[in-house]
Amino acid sequence: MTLNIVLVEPQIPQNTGNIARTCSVTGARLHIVKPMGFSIDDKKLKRAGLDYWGELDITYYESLSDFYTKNSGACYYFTTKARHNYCDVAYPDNCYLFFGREDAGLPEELLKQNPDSCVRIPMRKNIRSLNLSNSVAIGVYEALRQWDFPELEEKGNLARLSWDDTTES
Ligand SMILES: C[S@@+](CC[C@H](N)C(=O)[O-])C[C@H]1O[C@@H](n2cnc3c(N)ncnc32)[C@H](O)[C@@H]1O
Repeated sequence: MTLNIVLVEPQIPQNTGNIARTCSVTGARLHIVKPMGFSIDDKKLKRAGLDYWGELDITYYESLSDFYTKNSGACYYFTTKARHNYCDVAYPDNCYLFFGREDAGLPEELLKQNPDSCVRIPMRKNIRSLNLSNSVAIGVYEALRQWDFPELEEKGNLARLSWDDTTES
């Protein structure tokens, strides 16, 4: 099973670093649509992603049309302006989860063209939005949960870890 994350014009390097780490940990592919608000060798980007960059399957695109020319598959657009709950979608293999830039979200035109594929993560009323990297983590783990976490640690197999193995950072 393949999961794809598409970041459209990300602006904050720490968010992209966190997302790179989530993709690396889960095996999701990362697609980044330029322009970005930082350079690829930004120290803050690398620091947030720590040493996970080597494990990452990442592709850059010059524009959204460049992305659509090179990829095909079911696309879901994560936005606060959606009717559907992100958990009500049955995510198919090789689908693409799109996320927008931190200040402006996904392009309105894209959302208007794909109203049935727009999904939202529930929030309290009158709150603007979740953080981009948190939204990605929520979306990634919902798709993986539906697929029963393919190629990740098996459920019920966590007991194999001893406390000595579980040092986290
Ligand atoms: C900081 S938010 C952008 C906020 C922007 N003002 C907006 O209203 O779209 C960055 C991205 O995180 C995702 N996001 C944040 N909160 C979300 C929610 N409740 N449901 C779905 N996606 C969300 C979307 O992809 C959004 O484009």
